[in-house]
Amino acid sequence: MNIALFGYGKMGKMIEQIALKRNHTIVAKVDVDTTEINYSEIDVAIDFSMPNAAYGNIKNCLEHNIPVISGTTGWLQDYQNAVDLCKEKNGAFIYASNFSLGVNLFFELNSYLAKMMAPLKQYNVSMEEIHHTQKLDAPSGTAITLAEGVINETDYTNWKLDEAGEQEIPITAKRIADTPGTHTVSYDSEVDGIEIKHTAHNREGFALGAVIAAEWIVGKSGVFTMKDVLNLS
Ligand SMILES: NC(=O)C1=CN([C@@H]2O[C@H](COP(=O)(O)OP(=O)(O)OC[C@H]3O[C@@H](n4cnc5c(N)ncnc54)[C@H](OP(=O)(O)O)[C@@H]3O)[C@@H](O)[C@H]2O)C=CC1
Ligand SMILES: O=C(O)C1=N[C@H](C(=O)O)C[C@H](O)C1
Repeated sequence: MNIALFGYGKMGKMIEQIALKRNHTIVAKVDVDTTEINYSEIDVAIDFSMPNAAYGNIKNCLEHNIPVISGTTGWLQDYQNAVDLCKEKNGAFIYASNFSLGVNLFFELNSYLAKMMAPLKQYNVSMEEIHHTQKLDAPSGTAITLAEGVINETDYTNWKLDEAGEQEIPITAKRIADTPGTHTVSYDSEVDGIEIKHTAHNREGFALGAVIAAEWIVGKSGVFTMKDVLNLS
């Protein structure tokens, strides 16, 4: 497959390594200074850029009928526009806050635990995410997906960074050098606590998941999630 990388930073470079190992060709490495893109040679685009750049990249690809995989976080105010454009163009698009297999299993575990905890009002839920110090957005996209998973199963209505009101899930975001991504979901009562935690040891899992999603989407049309790619429940 001919892959175009939108964003050639930490993730773009890791995706390139994995894509080459899986016999794909990188036909474009697009950054903010790129002036010309030959869309006719691209089979699929993978966007790991920046919050203020992601939607523009996705829009350009969909307008040129290129399937797009986006892992960029912090741009979700435009997510519905991307969905609408994809449908209008009969294109193909996946956004995932986290492409790793482990985190996608963790999302399922989070929903299952939330369902069990829903009637147990003596427990309060909270979340913590830890990432490297270059991260631009907080809370992480993964933490937001985890919070949405809890909200879907319980009486919680919203999430909030740091201090939260009643019915809101408090999320703490910590920035520590060289941390690829750690997420913890905690339920605490006066007498005990339950925690589930996912720790990324490096960025390979994110990158492999994005390449697998790119391989999966070519030839399809629609708006998909990693649940579709991984065939989870
Ligand atoms: N969904 C997932 O599984 C994961 C998501 N992420 C997310 O992916 C994104 C990228 O992460 P990461 O690689 O670590 O970040 P980096 O900062 O290392 O890389 C981002 C790259 O995007 C480039 N860029 C800036 N503007 C544009 C533009 N208009 N078009 C294309 N590229 C542009 C930057 O170039 P320059 O430096 O020159 O400005 C930089 O090279 C983040 O939003 C992060 O949260 C990260 C890991 C996993
Ligand atoms: O910026 C990162 O590095 C990561 N971002 C994603 C997020 O915001 O959840 C995924 C992963 O945790 C790494």
